[in-house]
Amino acid sequence: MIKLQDIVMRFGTTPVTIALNKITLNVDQNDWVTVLGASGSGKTTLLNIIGGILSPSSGIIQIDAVNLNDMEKADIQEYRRNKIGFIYQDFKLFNQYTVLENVMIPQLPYVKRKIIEDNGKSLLENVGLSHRINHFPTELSGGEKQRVAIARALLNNPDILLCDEPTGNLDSKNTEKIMQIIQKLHKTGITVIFVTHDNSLVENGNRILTMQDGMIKEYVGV
Ligand SMILES: Nc1ncnc2c1ncn2[C@@H]1O[C@H](COP(=O)(O)OP(=O)(O)OP(=O)(O)O)[C@@H](O)[C@H]1O
Repeated sequence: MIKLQDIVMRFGTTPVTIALNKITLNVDQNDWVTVLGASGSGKTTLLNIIGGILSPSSGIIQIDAVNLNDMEKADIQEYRRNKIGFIYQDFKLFNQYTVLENVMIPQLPYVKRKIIEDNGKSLLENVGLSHRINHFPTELSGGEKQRVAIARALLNNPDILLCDEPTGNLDSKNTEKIMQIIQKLHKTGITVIFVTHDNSLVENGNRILTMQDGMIKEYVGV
């Protein structure tokens, strides 16, 4: 389903940083790939390439047999909007908007407000935050913020959930809660790519990808 072939990602010119160096990788639908590796090994860059946020310097990226390299910018944006959900370590919520508005924002330009609002409320209910929809992110705990971010990531009913250390700022109780939510989603057929520094989380996935210096050190089944 996700196929990368000889992906190279370079940043800058003098000096050039090679963030990804000939990555070849297949991820099947409904895989859960845990991505490990030292700081700077290329994990976030890999997620950004799969999520269509970055376009590789060279190499082929195919999602469901569609070649992203050949797509116009607008089509890549549409791919991202239709297929991808992203969650981050620092939640990336807008403090000036309410919880419900934060969840609604990505689709406001594209879908009728009432539809997004109903969908957003139901997603917030699913993550146990119905009582918080009119609150602001600054009034929430880290675990609650991450649950808002998950609801937002699910608004487009994505096929692929890209997780960039989503539990990195959370205590063990909240980590467990977030992992349970992602596990439940995974059971619905979603593909999960999960970057973490926490080795205890690898048991959630069926594959482990270890990155080193922009290359794949190991890609194994659990
Ligand atoms: N926009 C950019 N411009 C220049 N260099 C970049 C850029 N993004 C990433 N890099 C470099 O590419 C390399 C890989 O970065 P990346 O963020 O993918 O690593 P990572 O494994 O996610 O690290 P961490 O665990 O610290 O988040 C690093 O050397 C980083 O400094």
